[in-house]
Amino acid sequence: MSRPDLPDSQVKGESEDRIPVVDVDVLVNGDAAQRSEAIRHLGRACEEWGFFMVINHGVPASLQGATMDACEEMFGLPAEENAEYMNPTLMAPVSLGTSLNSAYWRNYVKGNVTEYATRTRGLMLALTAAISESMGLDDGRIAEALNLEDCFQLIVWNQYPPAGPDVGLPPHTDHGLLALLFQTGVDGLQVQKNGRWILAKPIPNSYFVIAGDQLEIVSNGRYKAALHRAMVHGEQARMSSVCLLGPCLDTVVQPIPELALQGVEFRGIKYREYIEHQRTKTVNENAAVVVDRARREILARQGSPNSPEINA
Ligand SMILES: O=C(O)CCC(=O)C(=O)O
Ligand SMILES: [Fe+2]
Repeated sequence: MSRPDLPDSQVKGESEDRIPVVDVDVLVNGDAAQRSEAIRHLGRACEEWGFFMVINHGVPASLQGATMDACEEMFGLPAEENAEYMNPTLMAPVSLGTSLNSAYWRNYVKGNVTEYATRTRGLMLALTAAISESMGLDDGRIAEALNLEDCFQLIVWNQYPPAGPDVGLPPHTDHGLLALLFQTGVDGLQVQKNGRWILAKPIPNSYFVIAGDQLEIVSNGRYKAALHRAMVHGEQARMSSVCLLGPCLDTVVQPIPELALQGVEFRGIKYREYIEHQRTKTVNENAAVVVDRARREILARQGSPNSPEINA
């Protein structure tokens, strides 16, 4: 993992480019006029950023806190206990990876995590319905196209130790449809907009929502996956929790025909193959380029895997 190469002067604060905020309560419970305004706002956020915050999202703070505590506890386990979970396989139900300091961990906190997974999944499905509407489709159209009644969910906790020279996560897009990101006190997430890195500062009780590659494919490129990275400079450790939603691994993801009347931008690809391809690409300081190229290659079905590395 390498420190990304852009100088800090190119990192802008939110005051210069304000990250959109979407009120989920209005999206779900608002009257017709409120909803249609909120859906338009959501559509713009997806089109211009692929990244936004949600408030009034309905996931209880206590549940979030409990999962973060459990995660911190896991990172603090003695090495010999941690060793049991060391496993770079993405699909292992519980695994701890050191290369990106990320953990995929369920059993140890099963009660909390099960409930947390259910609540966050519900939130992402509600957002998916609203995103569908924002493209002029029926609210169930994306879910139908991706068979989301059975879906794939991944919960990742990242811990970044206090500032070493190489702490962070290189630029990447997430492979799923949507991801929710929640962080503890320390900032560090940056999102790229119009070629510039914007520091993502959360407002209280919000989640960041990150559009992933499958949303880009299914929307035929209308909504772009957000390029993001994490950079940690301070004295304090940073933790983030990422809940990612995708279709079942054997689902073939392709543009929704109604969105591709002017031409299809992407070929259909099994989600599992997409993940495998992304995971076999080297992640380094040029990861943005590598991942972007990987996406193009795979969509043209020309890619060939090279050196193995885990991606988020
Ligand atoms: O820690 C962060 O803020 C970024 C994490 C992330 O992008 C990921 O796990 O995919
Ligand atoms: Fe990510």
